[in-house]
Amino acid sequence: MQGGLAAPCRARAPGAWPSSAGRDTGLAGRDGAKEAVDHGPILIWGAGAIGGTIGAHLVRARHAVVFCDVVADHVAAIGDPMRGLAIEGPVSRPRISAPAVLPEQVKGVFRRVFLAVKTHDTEAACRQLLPHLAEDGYVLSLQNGLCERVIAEVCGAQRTMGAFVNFGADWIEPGRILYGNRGAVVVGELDGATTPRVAALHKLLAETFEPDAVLTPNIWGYLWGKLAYSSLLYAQALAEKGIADTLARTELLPLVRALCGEVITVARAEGVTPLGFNGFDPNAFGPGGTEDAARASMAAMEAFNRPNAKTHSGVWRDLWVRHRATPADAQIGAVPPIGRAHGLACPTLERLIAMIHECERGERPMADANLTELMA
Ligand SMILES: NC(=O)C1=CN([C@@H]2O[C@H](COP(=O)(O)OP(=O)(O)OC[C@H]3O[C@@H](n4cnc5c(N)ncnc54)[C@H](OP(=O)(O)O)[C@@H]3O)[C@@H](O)[C@H]2O)C=CC1
Ligand SMILES: CC(C)(CO)C(=O)C(=O)O
Repeated sequence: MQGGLAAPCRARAPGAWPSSAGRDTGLAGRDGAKEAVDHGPILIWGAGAIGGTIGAHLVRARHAVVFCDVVADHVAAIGDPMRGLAIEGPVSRPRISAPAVLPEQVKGVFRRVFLAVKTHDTEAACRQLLPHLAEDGYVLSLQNGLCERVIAEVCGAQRTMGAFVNFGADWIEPGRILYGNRGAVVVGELDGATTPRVAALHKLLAETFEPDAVLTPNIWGYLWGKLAYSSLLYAQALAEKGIADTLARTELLPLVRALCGEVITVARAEGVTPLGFNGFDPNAFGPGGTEDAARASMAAMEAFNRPNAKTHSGVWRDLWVRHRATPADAQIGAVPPIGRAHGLACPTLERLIAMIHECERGERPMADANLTELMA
């Protein structure tokens, strides 16, 4: 039942926050004992679709969580036991309440900060959270794009933890989030090491949120794979049809090959081996990829997306539902400059980004024909 707001699950030991939050100094850091990595509340920075969904599952499993977001009414809802945060949809539906604050209200230091702001908000959020990050703590990037690079610049590489997420969620209104479908959840240290803290994090996510969560020695491979897949999500954002229906347009195969191929080629030039997930096969695209393999991957991506309650990409929602700027420049826009440094051009990706900006400025309407034009 959607009701029952009177009794949402409450975060463990709320009274301990903020006075004792994360104040377990003297414990070992990245390579330290397991006890060290598990202790203290988790600070979720950005409590929207992704941060809110994962945070609610952590609270449901009785972990101590503090939510931080800039949307005042969302913060008020989460922190109010009579309102709470409701996760909706076909996967699981925790209703929780937990301490929730605006960025300027955060107190204390935390050893685990889960960052889930949009890609283009990463640097600003990191500067805000930095005073609250323990010397031996880390920031986990639950984001699309190469945000780990930005976090490492601001917080230091030792205090940055990589993640790749491909489950689908939409922020609906203050206190309500749709968890539309399960998808890949992967964590890994930036240098591929299997440290106690990443092992503990993996166990935590597998036990509380996604049983099939993966611990990888190649987080960059997943992040670059998602960048290639994201180029298709940006293409979908130009169109009326949703993700599955757009991937079903087999006449778009040359466009899909061009977009994914450009990203995968740049990834390989960077020395990264892109990895696959949820129907996306990086080996089908870029150097050596065949038309048959690309067609098979397109069909597999369509099959993965077909039953999902989240039907359109987050970028599509930014453009046509929330009427706000997309993270295009910070996300897929990061690829062409890296390509140029290797002497590689990304013409299709650059045309796609330009079309997204036309939509942002109101100069281009949503239309399936936009993709035919992009392919020409
Ligand atoms: N939604 C999805 O299905 C998926 C999303 N991702 C990625 O996950 C990341 C998070 O996306 P998503 O959860 O969808 O985004 P949402 O917009 O739903 O949530 C982000 C939240 O962070 C808030 N915020 C912005 N700036 C700050 C700040 N400085 N401090 C605290 N909070 C802030 C936002 O407020 P405001 O809205 O006012 O900006 C918003 O409430 C993105 O990188 C996205 O690409 C990855 C896979 C799937
Ligand atoms: C569609 C999804 C969930 C990937 O499957 C996504 O990453 C997005 O909306 O940005």
